[in-house]
Amino acid sequence: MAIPYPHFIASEKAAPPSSSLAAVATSPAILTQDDLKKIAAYKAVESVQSGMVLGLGTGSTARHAVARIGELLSQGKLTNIIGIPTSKVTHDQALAAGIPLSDLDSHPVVDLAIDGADEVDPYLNLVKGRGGSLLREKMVEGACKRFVVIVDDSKLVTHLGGSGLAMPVEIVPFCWKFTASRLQKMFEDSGCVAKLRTLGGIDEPFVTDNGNYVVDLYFKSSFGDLKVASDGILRLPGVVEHGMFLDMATTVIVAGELGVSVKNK
Ligand SMILES: O=C(CO)[C@H](O)[C@H](O)COP(=O)(O)O
Repeated sequence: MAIPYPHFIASEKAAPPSSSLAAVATSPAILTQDDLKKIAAYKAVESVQSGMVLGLGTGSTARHAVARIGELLSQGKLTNIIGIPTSKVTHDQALAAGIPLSDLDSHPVVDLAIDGADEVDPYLNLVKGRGGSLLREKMVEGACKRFVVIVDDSKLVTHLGGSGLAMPVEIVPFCWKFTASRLQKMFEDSGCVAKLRTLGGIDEPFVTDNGNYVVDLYFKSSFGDLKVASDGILRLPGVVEHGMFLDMATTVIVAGELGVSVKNK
């Protein structure tokens, strides 16, 4: 059940939100999508405790959480935090926000990760990676004890792929057309179209932080059993990782016009 914002604002009193969040929270009629992302992010950061090793997600929702953690550190309300960033962009943001950073080699167990998602199904399975960071996200979030996903309600779907938007697959650049066409063929019964991700408007491939390419899969209909699809994609030589995060999220925080709801596994 959604907790309406007045309740949420009250629970924020112990650690007042920044002025911009307070401003949006008192005027629910004018909440933008970015306001909702920020509300979900701030709610997730309430679970952060001093001394934690934190997985720091990537994207326009996660960046609000990273900024909030930096703010609480600078105010002395959090101490002794170590962040494990899931992308170069988040690494740079976290560094600028004063969050001490490490990696999985030095900190193989992560207490809590907070990240956004592109799709969330009713079982808390996710599509991630439209921001291109799915591999590092899956490594960090797969190593954490708790994985809190933060979304606005536009990300909720009845089944993965159901938004009609991309399901990303990270592949090696070598013979990428071959790998893309095998992916498309694998899901031809679902009307799949595989497209190489390119840099805005030009034909240059988008290159991930790991030096790989991303092929986005678009489905006309459901691609069936998620585990079967996941295993099939991962068996294909040339594939590095895909953006289905199955059975990984422990909590999903959803912010919508009417309030914020918290779904636990
Ligand atoms: O998986 C991701 C990046 O690889 C992001 O978490 C996902 O794309 C959601 O992004 P946003 O919060 O900007 O909507």
